[in-house]
Amino acid sequence: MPKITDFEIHDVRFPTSLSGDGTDAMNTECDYSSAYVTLKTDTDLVGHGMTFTIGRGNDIVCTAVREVANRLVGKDTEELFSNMGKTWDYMMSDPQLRWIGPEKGVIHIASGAVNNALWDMYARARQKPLWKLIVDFTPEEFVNSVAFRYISDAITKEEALEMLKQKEATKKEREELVREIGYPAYVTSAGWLGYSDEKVARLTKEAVAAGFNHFKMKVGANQANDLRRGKIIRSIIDDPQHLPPGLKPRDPNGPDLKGKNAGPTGAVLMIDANQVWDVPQAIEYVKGLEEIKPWFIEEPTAPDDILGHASIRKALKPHGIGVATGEHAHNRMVFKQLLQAEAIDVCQIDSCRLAGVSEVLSVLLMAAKFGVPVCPHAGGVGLCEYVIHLSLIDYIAVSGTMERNVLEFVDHLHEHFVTPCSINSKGRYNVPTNANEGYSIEMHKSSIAEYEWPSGSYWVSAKAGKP
Ligand SMILES: C[C@H](O)[C@@H](O)[C@@H](O)[C@H](O)C(=O)O
Ligand SMILES: [Mg+2]
Repeated sequence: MPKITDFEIHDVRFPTSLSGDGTDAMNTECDYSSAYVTLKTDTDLVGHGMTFTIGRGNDIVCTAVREVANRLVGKDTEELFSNMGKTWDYMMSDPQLRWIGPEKGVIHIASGAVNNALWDMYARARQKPLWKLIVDFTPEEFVNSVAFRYISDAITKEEALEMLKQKEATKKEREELVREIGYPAYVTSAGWLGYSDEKVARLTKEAVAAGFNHFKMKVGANQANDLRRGKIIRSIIDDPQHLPPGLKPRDPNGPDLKGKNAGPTGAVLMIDANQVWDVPQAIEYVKGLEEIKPWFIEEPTAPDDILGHASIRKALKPHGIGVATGEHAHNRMVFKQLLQAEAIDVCQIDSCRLAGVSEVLSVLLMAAKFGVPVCPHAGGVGLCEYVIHLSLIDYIAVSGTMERNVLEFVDHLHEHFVTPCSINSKGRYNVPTNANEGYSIEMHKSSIAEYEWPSGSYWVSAKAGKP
């Protein structure tokens, strides 16, 4: 049986700050980066994983990844796979590393990279894409893979088992349907804050023509600008002339759009403030954007402020605007409390801020129990590749619905992955089907050689002033 013998780590950074990609009210200059790890064994079996940062500090995460990955060296892979929940507990409980978390910050996202690499290896070992490995689990195997510590006041193993059993009989038909029609998506990359109005308008038109009907725009730096840009986007997405040929406007009162503030063509706009406001300021500012009819405001305030989110949600409810958060929610306990405090309408798990698949599964179970739709955070580099797997697990095995969900998509950097995600002609994610793609996060060796920081060919020429 294969044993983990070694690992390789790469600090890979892409110069997205040059084009304003990824910019928002808080993050004004992002070089999308990956702390990338490959776990190796004494056979051909490998596992790839990464976590995401926006540039400086990626080296610090790589150092932490080394420490976490070290704990797996010498371990028998089948023994680790046989109980991934136990393996996750083991990974989190280094008697000294724990002090520099616990379960938050650099050490936690580094644990995410390594846990994801191990899940990638597990899926490759079984010759299935990751989502398929997990949806084929029995309910017992599923609960054994979950991080349950500290959440039993919100969901017990027994309750989770019962919920999963109820979904068992209909898993197959959901899998068939989503393979055929794809998983609903929304687009963020038309509305970055650093883009000009003309660029936003052009990209929005392109996104409508590509079949998307949910769009996210960045807000929070200047209310008058937000309103102007919001109206530009609304004028495009609400105008039937921009719909792709053959596509009819959707019923804004249909079950999948009901309550989402859909416009006349059935298009939905979401807004994202990336944590810029205090609580009262968030409420006032967002009320001022009511005219552009957002479905939700994302990250209105500090990501750890659970009760603050609850107050904002309560105040905005009469205005028909919901609250979403999660891309900076650093562990399952934050999600537990957001759900318990009725602070969110939409749960935005992050595939590698949480410490990997095992912790994500625990949040999927809690969100399903509380009846809150999961719309994962994606974008960055590699996140779209990851999250389609998580949404498929949610739909097929956990919540059983994709009616109100939309999965984030940004059109950046997919070319660096061996099995990139893709979108079909109806603006939905295709289902990954390659038996050897694991968690779809393997990066091309040539991309690593070019963008490794600071020694990759791109950065060497950039330093010499000639990229
Ligand atoms: C810095 C990043 O691009 C963020 O702006 C991005 O993750 C964003 O919050 C999102 O929701 O996609
Ligand atoms: Mg966001």
